[in-house]
Amino acid sequence: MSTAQDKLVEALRKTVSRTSMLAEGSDPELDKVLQQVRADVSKTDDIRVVELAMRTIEPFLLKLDEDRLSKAQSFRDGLHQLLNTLEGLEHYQVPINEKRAFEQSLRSKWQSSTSWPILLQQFSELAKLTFTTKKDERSSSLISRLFKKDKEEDKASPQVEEVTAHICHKLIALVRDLQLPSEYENQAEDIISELNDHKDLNHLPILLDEVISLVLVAVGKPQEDLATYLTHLNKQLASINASIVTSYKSQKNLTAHREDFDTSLQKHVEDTNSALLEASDLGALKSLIGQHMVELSGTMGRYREQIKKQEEQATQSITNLKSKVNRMEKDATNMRSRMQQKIAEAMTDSLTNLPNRAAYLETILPLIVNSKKTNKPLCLAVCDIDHFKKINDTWGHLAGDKVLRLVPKQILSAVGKEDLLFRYGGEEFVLLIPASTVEECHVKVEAVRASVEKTPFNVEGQPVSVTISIGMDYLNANDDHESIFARADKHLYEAKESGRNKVVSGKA
Ligand SMILES: Nc1nc2c(ncn2[C@@H]2O[C@H](COP(=O)(O)OP(=O)(O)OP(=O)(O)O)[C@@H](O)[C@H]2O)c(=O)[nH]1
Repeated sequence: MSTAQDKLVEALRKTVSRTSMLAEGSDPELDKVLQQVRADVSKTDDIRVVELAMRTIEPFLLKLDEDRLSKAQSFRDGLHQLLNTLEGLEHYQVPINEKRAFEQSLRSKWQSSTSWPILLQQFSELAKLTFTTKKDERSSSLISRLFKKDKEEDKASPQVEEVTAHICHKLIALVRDLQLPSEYENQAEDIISELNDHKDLNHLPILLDEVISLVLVAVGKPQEDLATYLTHLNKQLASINASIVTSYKSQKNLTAHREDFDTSLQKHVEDTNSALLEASDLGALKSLIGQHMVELSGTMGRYREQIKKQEEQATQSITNLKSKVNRMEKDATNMRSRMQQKIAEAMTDSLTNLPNRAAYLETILPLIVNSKKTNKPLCLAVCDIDHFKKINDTWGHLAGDKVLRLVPKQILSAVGKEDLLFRYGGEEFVLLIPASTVEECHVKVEAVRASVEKTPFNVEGQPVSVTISIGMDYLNANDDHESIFARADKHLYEAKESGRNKVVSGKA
């Protein structure tokens, strides 16, 4: 095989391997085929095997696309049903402008899984507004309806309970439908059991936030990017394929020219031979041979020209191919770093910029392994803002958000660089203090509590007292991440029960 062809096959082989790696993990049947395809193409330098591999992958990629579409359709239908349920509420009014905006977004964004979290967020906002908008209060101001609920609304009416249950039921179906990496399965189960416990309407926005972060993990931007990347890659593949076809054609031409040349050379030799036999004198012989030599050198010259032209074309086609492959490699690198960035985004809480609950799970598991291996203490502290609901109710949600951003800043100012803080959910933060002595941990956590207490928070120029309660405990030999968290959480409850703004610790 020529070098040009070797390179073409090598380029194709790489492309098929990479495409197959990117598509892996979507469907077990596809995974099997992809593994086989990779094994086949890695061994071969035969263009037909590579082409066959490309043809094998294609229908699976198309099916992947179809699956995505049908998932998006059921997601859209689910949101429509939820909206209908909201509208069916007897005492509550779905605000018309926000509803239209939501429907408009749903119409334009349902197909793109990247937008699902945004759509869920929008639905969550609409639900919040609906539950604070009684039908007979339609004339009161939007702001007062948004944040100031009266006592009566706080008590869930039977119908609200029914709707909450319906919404939770839908969300459970959505979570069950997500294709999550195995490390998120426990988190999904937690959310499902919280959704099953759906009694409190006020918890719905928090649960929705949790569902949204799971949706981000499962169908978020990395996959969307991946799809775009694969489409792009397919186009590049098609163009490489075209180059290969051209190169094959010139190869064939070259062979045809060589055959022509051979025949014509043969003919010249035969003609010269018979001229030699037929020639009657030296002068005639000389002129005959001279004539044949002129024809022969003309044929050779033309053949040399053709070879040169073909070589130039082959060099050009290799240069083009090289730049295509380089571009593909660059795309793959960009894609990798974009995916890493998206994963980082999915691990970050957008309000506080802290690592979120998903990141917490990723972090605590290796810390536990390390602490057990090195026999060094690991302290887990659950910090919860006291009477946070009152802050929201008195000053509004935006003020509540401001407090949620400030409190972790204070916590972080009282601990070291090696200590890790996560927003676990709502107004709850988890602090992980690795490899300190037990005494140091106590001092640090007490300093965290005191630091929040002494910080002068203010909203609209008014001082607001903000304190936190903390439950902490240490990893023991039999612990896993759930058992240590459960003990710390129990101590948090004790801290709340004994008057708040306290630290309650387990024994090391
Ligand atoms: N502003 C705002 N509020 C939130 C957010 N997440 C959760 N919340 C609210 O946090 C409040 C938590 O209230 P509760 O769990 O009753 O606890 P609490 O009022 O802090 O009382 P204690 O924990 O018993 O001291 C609820 O009203 C939630 O709506 C958020 O991102 N922003």
